[in-house]
Amino acid sequence: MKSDVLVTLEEVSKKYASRDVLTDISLTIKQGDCIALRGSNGSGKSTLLRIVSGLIPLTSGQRLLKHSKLVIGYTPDRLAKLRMTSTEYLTHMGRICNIPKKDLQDRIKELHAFFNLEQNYSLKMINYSKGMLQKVNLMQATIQTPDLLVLDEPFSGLDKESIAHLLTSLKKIKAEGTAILAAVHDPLLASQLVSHTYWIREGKLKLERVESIPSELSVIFELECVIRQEIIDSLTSLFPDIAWKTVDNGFVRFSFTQKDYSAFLVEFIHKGGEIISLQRKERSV
Ligand SMILES: Nc1ncnc2c1ncn2[C@@H]1O[C@H](COP(=O)(O)OP(=O)(O)OP(=O)(O)O)[C@@H](O)[C@H]1O
Repeated sequence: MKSDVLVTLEEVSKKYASRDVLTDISLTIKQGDCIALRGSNGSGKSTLLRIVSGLIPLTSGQRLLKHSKLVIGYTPDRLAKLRMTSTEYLTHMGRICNIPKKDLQDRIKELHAFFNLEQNYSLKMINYSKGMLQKVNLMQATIQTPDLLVLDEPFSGLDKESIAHLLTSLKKIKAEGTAILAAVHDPLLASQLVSHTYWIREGKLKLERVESIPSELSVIFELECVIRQEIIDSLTSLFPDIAWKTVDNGFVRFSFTQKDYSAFLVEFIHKGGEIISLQRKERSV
């Protein structure tokens, strides 16, 4: 196995009883990959994610890991609304991973700050909103910094603002070196984050052809604004593909493509940036 390969599936098949769900699937996940998995309801996305995560057995084929200590974080499509606080739940999950007590307390604090969720010691998860639960779902999967994060429909049922915040969190996780494999119904995550997209159809895995993406890349947005330098620094560290310069009228101009559009604007406004103008320009490619 090459040094940057984390997980390999070789000709993996999965049957439930006598029913074939996945047939001869081969997949390589490398460091730095961000892969979207798409397919219709019941096509086998969750099954494949659980196989990659080592949660269910294969019917045939092989699953190979870079090494036996590889950390794979898994988020199911929904987390149960438990009668415990996020801190109690994460403490429980951290103990299962044998994290020492003090390190675990620090990590739980750090995760609440990272996902921008108040560490409330009395509010039980049964009273959480969908967005709050989804954050805790991601926290439990990242309680040990994962080499690979496997996400099952991370945006399902969330409102636009929660989606934008989660996208920002996922970009940060990706920037810290974690590979991501995510099942998604809508193409949002695909256009925002991923290096490639696979489809499951009739039990087979197929790589999406790259020709379907460029129409989005041909659109450029130019945002003229008033903004402080430290906010520019923080935004450009979150969105490394975004360019900026100070223009003749003294305003700052950001240029960005469709893939960064929603998450960048939410973050820009959240950090107190003031929009002077926003223009959409078509580029011929
Ligand atoms: N534990 C199980 N036992 C029997 N059949 C199962 C089991 N889990 C899933 N299946 C079946 O396998 C097929 C694939 O299910 P899976 O949940 O992997 O699909 P999916 O693509 O994630 O679907 P969705 O988009 O609706 O979440 C479905 O027909 C489902 O009914």
